[in-house]
Amino acid sequence: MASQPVVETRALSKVYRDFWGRSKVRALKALDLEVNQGEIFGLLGPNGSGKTTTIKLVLGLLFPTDGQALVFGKDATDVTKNERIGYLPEESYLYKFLNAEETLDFYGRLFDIPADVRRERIEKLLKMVQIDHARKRQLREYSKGMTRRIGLAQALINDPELVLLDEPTSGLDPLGTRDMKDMILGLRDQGKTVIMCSHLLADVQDVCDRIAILHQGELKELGRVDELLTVADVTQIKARNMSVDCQNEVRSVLERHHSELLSMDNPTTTLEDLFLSIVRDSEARPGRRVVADAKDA
Ligand SMILES: Nc1ncnc2c1ncn2[C@@H]1O[C@H](COP(=O)(O)OP(=O)(O)OP(=O)(O)O)[C@@H](O)[C@H]1O
Repeated sequence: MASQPVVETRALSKVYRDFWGRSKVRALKALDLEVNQGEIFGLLGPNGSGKTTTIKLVLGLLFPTDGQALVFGKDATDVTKNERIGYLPEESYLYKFLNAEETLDFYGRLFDIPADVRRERIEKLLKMVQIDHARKRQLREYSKGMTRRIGLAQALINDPELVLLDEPTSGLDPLGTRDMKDMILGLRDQGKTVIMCSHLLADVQDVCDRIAILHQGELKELGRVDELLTVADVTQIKARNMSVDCQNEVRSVLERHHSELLSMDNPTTTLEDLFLSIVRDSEARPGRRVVADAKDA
């Protein structure tokens, strides 16, 4: 028997009303979704497409106008589910005058976590998000990247089974983005279920197993990232040390079989990989500089 989805929405709809109760915006229209245990699920869509509304409905922070959101098989408005959920909002709401350690301790207390478990978890999380060195600094001194890291640690203080991340990589530099993506993949390795929304499509592609694309509150696409992105009628071959003779032979074989050759060239790396390798190399060999070649100027 298939296990129960961690999150299920059934014809979930939300209409925001104005002060006088008049219907204002139909933010979500009959959304049907299932998110399964241990997957990283991405919610995509342009500004105003209903991603945050969906997350807030799943968290039980909003009431649906119609339909239902179920979390662990219970109605999303049932507060008993909260201790099994972690949430990283788009904007930080943490107290600026607490340091990292105090912040995590404060949220640990809200969940009634015993002192010894709290201490152990705080140590583990500060190491995991790599702000161990800044644990005594007040959050008002934190950079955007550090704020995102402590936000993630706070979302994990109750060791949740379901983690909701709103724009987890927004404002991060490429190194911070790579770390955040690795941490999200690490959560899946621990068996947690992750739902994230983001505008940064490359980040979504790198970490999500399945995605839903929303537009104007409607579900437009749903499926596995690898399947959605596979171009079924194109075959790609990569080979090392292909001589010109070999390339010509490949061309003639393709011609004989009436296949259309679309490209035969050398692949380029991504700017992310190039950037990361330069920064890592610079950390390993500090002080080394590139002298710009006249022809590159
Ligand atoms: N409290 C509110 N009152 C009225 N309308 C709202 C409210 N919150 C959101 N909306 C509207 O509902 C629609 C969906 O908003 P939502 O924040 O869910 O979109 P989003 O996909 O998360 O957008 P973004 O990418 O900009 O964060 C938008 O038209 C927005 O203006």
